[in-house]
Amino acid sequence: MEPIKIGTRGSKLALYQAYHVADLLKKTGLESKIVIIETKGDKVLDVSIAKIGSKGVFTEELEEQLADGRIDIAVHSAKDMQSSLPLGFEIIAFTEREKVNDIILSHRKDIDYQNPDLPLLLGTSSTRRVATLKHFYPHIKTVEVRGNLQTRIAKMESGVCDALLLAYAGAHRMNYDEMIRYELSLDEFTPAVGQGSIAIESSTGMDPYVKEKIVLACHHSDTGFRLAAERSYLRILEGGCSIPVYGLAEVAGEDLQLKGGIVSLDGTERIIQKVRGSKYEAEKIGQMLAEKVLNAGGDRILKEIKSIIKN
Ligand SMILES: NCc1[nH]cc(CCC(=O)O)c1CC(=O)O
Repeated sequence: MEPIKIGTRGSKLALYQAYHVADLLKKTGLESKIVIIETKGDKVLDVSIAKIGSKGVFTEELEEQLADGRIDIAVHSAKDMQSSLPLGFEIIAFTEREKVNDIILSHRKDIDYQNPDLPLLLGTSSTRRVATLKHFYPHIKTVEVRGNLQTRIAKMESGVCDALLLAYAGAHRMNYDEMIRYELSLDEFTPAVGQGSIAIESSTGMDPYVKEKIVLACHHSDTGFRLAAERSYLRILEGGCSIPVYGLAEVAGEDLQLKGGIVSLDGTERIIQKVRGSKYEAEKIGQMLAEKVLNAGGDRILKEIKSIIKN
């Protein structure tokens, strides 16, 4: 068999993830080769993702190369994947999920985000994180800090902000554990759908023999059920990364619990609901959660956000 061509973005985090997949393949005796591809999300650094239009900014160019066979699989942070893929593509595997929490990371040791008397300027580029901060910690100010993790840390150290609000997974993979000051609660900072897992995408026309080998080497079953539930929820809420939607599924044995919601951009209204069921009905649980969230006022919040984003 030819080496499997793994397409990835060129950021350090993306490369780490691609090499992780290469390692998983190697463990089952599969050779691979890494192909770096630049995406719109990498090129346009001065505009927020919300403004570029979140649809596929990190995935489009990889899909072009999947389609014409220059790569066999594309490796992405699961969080960056659209909830519905364009026709002709599918996610064939999710790697075992990392800790899902958001964190506060800083070069400084005197950060105390819970004390309203201490001013704090947090760098982030996520509408979910900004709105959640406004809801629970209205004393905290935020500034938009974009770019890859290394760039963001450099900006922080040069004084753009006091600390960064990030995903644990990225900071950990990049070896910044020493700068992690807080691991945030999953009830307050309920993560983005897919946070902490790596998705492997292929063309639907991929050789089924090769596909099965890749799935066996890389797919983590319970992560798959969790992500299926979360992504089914997101599909109905039409999240993208410009809408502050969140969802987190946990699996225990055959049971799956999915909690999730939506928060208004100004943080005044925040909805969180839960649904439980069998992990074998993950998709249905996602749909049930969406219905609950929309009925609990999510519908109105979503409409408001969409009208603001359009303007
Ligand atoms: N939004 C960008 C992005 N996409 C994936 C990760 C981190 C890795 C992960 O969550 O799997 C990050 C950085 C962050 O949110 O701090």
